[in-house]
Amino acid sequence: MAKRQIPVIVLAGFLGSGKTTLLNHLLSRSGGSRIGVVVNDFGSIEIDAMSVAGQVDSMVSLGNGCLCCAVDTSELDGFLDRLARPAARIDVIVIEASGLAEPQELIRMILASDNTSIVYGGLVEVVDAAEFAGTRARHPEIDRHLALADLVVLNKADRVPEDARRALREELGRIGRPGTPVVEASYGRVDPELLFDRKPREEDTAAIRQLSFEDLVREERERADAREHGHGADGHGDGCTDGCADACGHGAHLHAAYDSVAFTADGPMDPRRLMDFLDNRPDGLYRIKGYVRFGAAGHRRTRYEVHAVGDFLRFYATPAARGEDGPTELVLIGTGIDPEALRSGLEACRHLAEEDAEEHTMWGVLRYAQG
Ligand SMILES: Nc1nc2c(ncn2[C@@H]2O[C@H](COP(=O)(O)OP(=O)(O)OP(=O)(O)O)[C@@H](O)[C@H]2O)c(=O)[nH]1
Repeated sequence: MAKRQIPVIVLAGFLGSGKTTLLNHLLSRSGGSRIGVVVNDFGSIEIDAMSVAGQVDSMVSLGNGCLCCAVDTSELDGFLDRLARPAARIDVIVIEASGLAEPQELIRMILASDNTSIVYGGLVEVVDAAEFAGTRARHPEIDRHLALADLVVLNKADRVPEDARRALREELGRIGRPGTPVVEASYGRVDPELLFDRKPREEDTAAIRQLSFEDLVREERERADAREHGHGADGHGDGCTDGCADACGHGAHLHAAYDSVAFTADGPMDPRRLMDFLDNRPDGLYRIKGYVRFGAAGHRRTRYEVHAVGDFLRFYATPAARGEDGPTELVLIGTGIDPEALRSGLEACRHLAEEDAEEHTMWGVLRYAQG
């Protein structure tokens, strides 16, 4: 009997679109299936890994930097080998890409793996219904990602009225390959069956298969020809292939223009000063995620998970474990940002031991709190 291969699904989507939320939904609705998870955070503090941990028994985390740029794929191979070993009894592996990853590179890595226990199981692209128009205007390359998707999840449906959602669905249908399903979801609540039973379509695998040696030779020859005929300094013009984006310095990868800033504070933060910081965040600072402790009376035993995506800001209160006095850990991701200014701005928001912080200082935070 042929050995059953474990599908490896790539879960991608722009910063803050709802990948971790969807993954957590899948994990809580997996029934009898065991899901192995690989999380790839862009920032050096692994916020996504923390949000997923506890829900899953087989998770590995590849922090700090986009997996799609890994020159050495042995780390991913090693993780896939670990998750695919029979003793782990994993039925499906989900790789949550960073919000700035190039999915085609990840897919290529999976297809290139010589582990015969796994098989590429498709690309799920999560789209933030409320932010899509702005994101696409800034990053037209998103179309390229959507064109590779096997399933598009139009997430945050709750934030957009029905007629606008219909228009978005039609637009996504035009961008994607004909026949690619577009499903609406709120908080990533999709039917897990949509993902687990999906088999890769033969033609997709062919379209994005690993570059063969012949392909590389042909590309090199085309590049040399272009150079000879003067099509741009490096011969790529605008048609730079994805795989060579970094090598040729074009910076075509989505994350080329993005910086991430990590901030950690042992003590609590001052709610008013932090709200002032958040209310005045610079335009390019698109994404903030992490955990905050506040020094205000009545709130010291609560840990707040914070998310900013574009203009959206939300705090989620989670009671801290008994005796736990966890740190504040934030990752800020943006384009054209000044990391030092952001770091010192956050430093200035620390709650000082000698300060009195009455409960009402939390009101600004509570306006954005849920749960
Ligand atoms: N209103 C609303 N908020 C959502 C929905 N899905 C996710 N969110 C919120 O959006 C924020 C970002 O969600 P995440 O799941 O962390 O997004 P992500 O794509 O993993 O983020 P990155 O890893 O930074 O790219 C969180 O505050 C979520 O609670 C949704 O359907 N509706």
